[in-house]
Amino acid sequence: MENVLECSNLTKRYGKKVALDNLNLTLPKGRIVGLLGPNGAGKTTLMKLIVSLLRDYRGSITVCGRRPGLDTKKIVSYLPDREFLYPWMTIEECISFFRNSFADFQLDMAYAMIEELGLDPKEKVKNLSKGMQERVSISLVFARKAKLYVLDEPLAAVDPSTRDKIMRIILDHFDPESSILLSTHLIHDVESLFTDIAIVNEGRVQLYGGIGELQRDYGMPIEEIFKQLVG
Ligand SMILES: Nc1ncnc2c1ncn2[C@@H]1O[C@H](COP(=O)(O)OP(=O)(O)OP(=O)(O)O)[C@@H](O)[C@H]1O
Repeated sequence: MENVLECSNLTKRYGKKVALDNLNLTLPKGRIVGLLGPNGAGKTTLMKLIVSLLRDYRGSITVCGRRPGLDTKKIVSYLPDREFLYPWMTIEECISFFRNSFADFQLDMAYAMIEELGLDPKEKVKNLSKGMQERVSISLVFARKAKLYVLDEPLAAVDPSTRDKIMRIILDHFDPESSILLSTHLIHDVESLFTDIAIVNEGRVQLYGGIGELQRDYGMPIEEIFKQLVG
């Protein structure tokens, strides 16, 4: 069975700084993986390489067997760690923009999520709070029927009840033919979403495993395992 993502001996340097150091990570389909790691561990760098925003690396990355590039942009849905909506657009203009940009975009699903998250499609992005913009971004990214969703800290700005709502939407709409890689520092709040955890530290995957398996092996919650490993 072809894996959704394979990173093998992946090394990325920024000048002399080694951000990723022979990192290995394999994601079969049907996984929702929490990418955890302290500040500067290399999470964003890894995600940017997967979505081909960064290109100069050693080792190999494949998404459904293909090297990141124009071809994989069609099957990877990416939410960056910064605002990525045009402020002058209304929500419905953002939806049209996504629809025109991605063949796999599901219009009905986007509108359903926008409604479920209590947003007015006629509202302009610049008039929305940070948490509201995050709701729009997540709706747009999940309205694509992608093979891999790469989400860089998507739940940082939303309030706890919206976070729960978004997590439910993700779980309800999750297609087991795809996988999700989601970075977060909110380990305790978000761990119920994950099937697996990857802990990155100093540019390597220090620990990877299924949630239940890790909790059983270590006999403690994921957040405690994380604290013990990364100090
Ligand atoms: N453009 C850049 N130029 C130079 N160094 C960089 C650049 N981007 C990241 N780095 C360095 O690479 C390392 C990994 O950074 P990265 O942003 O991938 O970490 P992260 O795990 O996403 O951190 P955080 O949790 O704080 O978002 C850090 O030491 C960082 O300083």
